[in-house]
Amino acid sequence: MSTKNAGAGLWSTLEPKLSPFILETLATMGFTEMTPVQAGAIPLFMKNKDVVVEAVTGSGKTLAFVIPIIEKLVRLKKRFAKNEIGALVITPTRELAQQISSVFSIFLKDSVIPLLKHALITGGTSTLQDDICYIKEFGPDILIGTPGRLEDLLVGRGTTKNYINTKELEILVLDEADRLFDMGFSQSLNNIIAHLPKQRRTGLFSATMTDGLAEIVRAGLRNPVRVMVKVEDLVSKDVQRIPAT
Ligand SMILES: Nc1ncnc2c1ncn2[C@@H]1O[C@H](COP(=O)(O)OP(=O)(O)OP(=O)(O)O)[C@@H](O)[C@H]1O
Repeated sequence: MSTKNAGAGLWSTLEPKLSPFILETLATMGFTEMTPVQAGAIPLFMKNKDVVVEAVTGSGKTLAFVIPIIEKLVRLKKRFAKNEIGALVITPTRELAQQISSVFSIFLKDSVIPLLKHALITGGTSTLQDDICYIKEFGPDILIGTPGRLEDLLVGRGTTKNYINTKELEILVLDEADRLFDMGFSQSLNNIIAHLPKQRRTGLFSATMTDGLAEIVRAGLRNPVRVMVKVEDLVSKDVQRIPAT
C-alpha cells in the first residue's frame, strides 16, 4: 500500500500524543497521515483497551500495533531482565515475522531509546539452543515470532524447559489471527496465552473474524473494542468502533 489509503488524520492529532522520536521516524518514512486502521486502533491501545482489529491486507495494520507497543514500553521506563520480555507479537509465517521485525528496526535503530530491543524468533533458521544463547546475550524486550518456537521458549514443550520469563509482559499481539488459526496453531496459541499474565493488553489483528477466533477473543481478551475497516472504508476513511462482545 502507499499513501493512497492514508488520509485518516495527521499523526500529531492522536491523543495521547506520540513521542517526538516516533513522529520524526514517521516523517522520515514519508507517512504524513494515518490510515483508518491506525487512527482507529492506536488511541484505543494507548488508552489501555484490548482491541480486535478486522482489516484487509495492506490497510497498515503493522504500524497500528508497532507504534503502541513502542510507546507503552518507552513510557514504562522499565529495564527488563535479559530473560524477561515486555511485548510479544505472534504471527503465522517467518516472512511476516521478518517484515514486522524490520518495521520495529526502523523505529528502534538509533540510540534514541537504548532501553528497548527487539528480536525475531522463528523456527527453521536457528536451533532452540541458538535462540536461547542469543536471548541470554542480547536480552530483547520485544519478541516477534511464529507460534511453535515461541511456545518452546515461553512455555517449554516435552522435555524442554521454558527459558523466557513472561511475568512482566505488558502487551500481546496476535497478527493475522485468522491465518494463525487456519494453519493449525490454535493449540500453541492457547498454551502461550494461558502462560501469560492476565494483567496485560492484547490486540488481535485479522482480515476476517471466524468462530474459532471468537473463541480466542473470549479466552484471551478483556472487554475488547472492535475496530472494523472494510474495503470501502479505505476510500471513505470511516472506521467503525464497537464493543467486541
Ligand atoms: N500511514 C501510512 N501512510 C502511508 N503508507 C503506509 C502507512 N502505514 C503503512 N503504510 C504502508 O502500507 C503498506 C501496508 O502496510 P502493512 O504491511 O502494515 O499492512 P497490513 O495491513 O499489515 O498488510 P498485511 O496484511 O499484508 O501484513 C506498507 O508498505 C506500509 O509501509
